[in-house]
Amino acid sequence: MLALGKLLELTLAGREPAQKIQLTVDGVQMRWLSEGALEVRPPEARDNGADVLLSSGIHGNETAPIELADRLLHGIARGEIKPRTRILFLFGNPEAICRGERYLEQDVNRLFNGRHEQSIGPEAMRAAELEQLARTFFSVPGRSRLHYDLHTAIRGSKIEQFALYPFKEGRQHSRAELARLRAAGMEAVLLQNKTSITFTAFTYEQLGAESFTLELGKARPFGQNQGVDVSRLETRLKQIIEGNEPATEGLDGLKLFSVAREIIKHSDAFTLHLPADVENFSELEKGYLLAEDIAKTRWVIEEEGARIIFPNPKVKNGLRAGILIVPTTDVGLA
Ligand SMILES: O=C(O)CCC(=O)N[C@@H](CCC(=O)O)C(=O)O
Ligand SMILES: [Zn+2]
Repeated sequence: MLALGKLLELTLAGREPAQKIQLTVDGVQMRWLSEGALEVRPPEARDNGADVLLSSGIHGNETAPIELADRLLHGIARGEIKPRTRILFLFGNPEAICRGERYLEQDVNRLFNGRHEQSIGPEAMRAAELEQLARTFFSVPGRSRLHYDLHTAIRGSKIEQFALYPFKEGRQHSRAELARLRAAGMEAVLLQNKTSITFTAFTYEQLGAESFTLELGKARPFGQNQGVDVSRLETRLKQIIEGNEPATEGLDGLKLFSVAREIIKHSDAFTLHLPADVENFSELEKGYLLAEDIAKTRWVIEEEGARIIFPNPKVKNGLRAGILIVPTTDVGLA
């Protein structure tokens, strides 16, 4: 296998490859760009005009997505996967991946769309670098742009695999992209209704990509991801990369949700009234007191069919400590 196929090994060892550009037997170019960043370019005659950004390890302890990206890279480097798309592989937070931690000082996925400029530290610098790498990759006009940012969640989930679809004023969510996600094994999609500071929000809002955060199961250490079944996503990703995706029809039972409210933690007095092991998508009754915070702030459930995802009282003040979601329909899709 070409040495650059071992991007993960290089990244974990903190090594820069001696040879930055390598060609597979089929003439696919692999180019090391920076720590944890590698671009794949098909020969011009095979290029189908699609650009695909696959990021993983934005949170260092979410290893199943990193292992998936590593397998795809190996397949390309061995000439077993024959790309027709350009691909940018990014391992988001190398130091946190080495330590098996979500982040070192700050959550990288809260530092995009300009937030890194108001901050200092390793993660702020990395977010700026990731934005620049994505901006350069998605700068070629006339090509389609797709970004999947692969994650696993802190807790178990009543709906195992789901996607979050960012929001931009005046831009409609795409039915075709949702059908593609369904075919890739996603069971639900959360349609965001306001702008955000995550990586996919950045590529969606500023770079015009179709962008999704994909949640694939529960976060576990390297080598312990047997319970995370990424087979459907992996198959679909290979098909996207090789330009031989079967046609997708309809949403086929895909559950759609919208955000009712984001629960923001304002102070150290924030208390979340949920068991520590509560699963994502747990339903909450109307009238339930979900959280309390400074100055007698109370979060009481008012919405019919409300569910909670990503409840986390340990986030820093000012950040999202959970999302209250409600079922929605496909009416607004393009
Ligand atoms: O399990 C959790 O609480 C967090 C899992 C995770 O990392 N989710 C992403 C979602 C990003 C988005 O909103 O698109 C995150 O919180 O960064
Ligand atoms: Zn994550």
